[in-house]
Amino acid sequence: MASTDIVLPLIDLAPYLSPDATPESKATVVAQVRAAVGEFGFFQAINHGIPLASQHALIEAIRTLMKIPKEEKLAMSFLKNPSRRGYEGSGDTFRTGDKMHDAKEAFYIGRPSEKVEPPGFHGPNVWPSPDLVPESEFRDPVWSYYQQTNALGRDIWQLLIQGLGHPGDLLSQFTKKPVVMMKMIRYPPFSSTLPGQFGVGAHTDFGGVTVLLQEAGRDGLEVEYKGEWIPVPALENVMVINAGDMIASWSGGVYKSAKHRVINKAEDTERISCATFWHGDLDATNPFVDGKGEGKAGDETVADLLVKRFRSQFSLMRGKKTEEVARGEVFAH
Ligand SMILES: O=C(O)CCC(=O)C(=O)O
Ligand SMILES: [Fe+2]
Repeated sequence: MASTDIVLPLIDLAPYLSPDATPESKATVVAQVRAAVGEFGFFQAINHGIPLASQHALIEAIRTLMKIPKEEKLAMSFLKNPSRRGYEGSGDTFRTGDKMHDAKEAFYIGRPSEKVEPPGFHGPNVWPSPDLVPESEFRDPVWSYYQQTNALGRDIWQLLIQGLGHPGDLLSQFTKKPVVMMKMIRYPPFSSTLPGQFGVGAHTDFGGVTVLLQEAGRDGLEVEYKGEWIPVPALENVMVINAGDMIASWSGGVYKSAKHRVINKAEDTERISCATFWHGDLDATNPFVDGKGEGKAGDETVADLLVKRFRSQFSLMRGKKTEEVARGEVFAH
């Protein structure tokens, strides 16, 4: 059951981001973020720097893409793409332990690189052909939002780093070429989901900072807090921020990675959202160790953590054999 009395903290980022921010006003935001992510793993943010027009254009772009014929979407399937970009159909991913596959469909882009780089987190993006969807209706608004959400993810990382008592520019140590994947999601109306099916089943995010845009008025996200599910209202111009497992582990548990899930309860209305997962360099290891922070030393890199997580939780695709999964050929966010 969802609890209605507890709400996620709402943090105003202006005293940190605005040009006239002072060291004192910045320190206040650092403390607010540390308290929120330490307690809930999540917070809501206003004055985050992503223009409202860009958010609206992104939502429209996702809606437009999802309306193209199914065969055209499947032709861009992320299952065929070596760096996991493109279209994920409803039922393409399944979390171990879930009763049913997710109802959602999604489209992924990431940091573009000319060639696919092993183990397959960097590579070229997939875009619909302009005859199908003009660039002005998908590629352009999506790319510009991607850049803005990248900047916000960087700011949040810096806030979290400072919350651990380090200078924000420690970030540059592990973000020369960070993995930043963006997942644009459509949840079908409740009337077209199966009984007991979730839009996205309960999970934690596995990596770094997640920046989430929900289409205003289309509620559905719930966050676990002390054994209860707290609904997170989908508010206009409010971003939802959360920390993934890697941050929880790197911070030695100072920050939480909270379980969350999505149920689109609207009978006849779809729900659009967009999550940006801002991880770090593939070869980076915990930057907070060696007497510099609370985390534990370990040889695991960002790439190790990502591969492990994809295999254990998100990677059992319908029709894919376990051996293929074990070889790490099937990755998804
Ligand atoms: O769509 C949402 O509100 C949340 C999506 C999510 O949790 C995810 O994709 O990891
Ligand atoms: Fe998530």
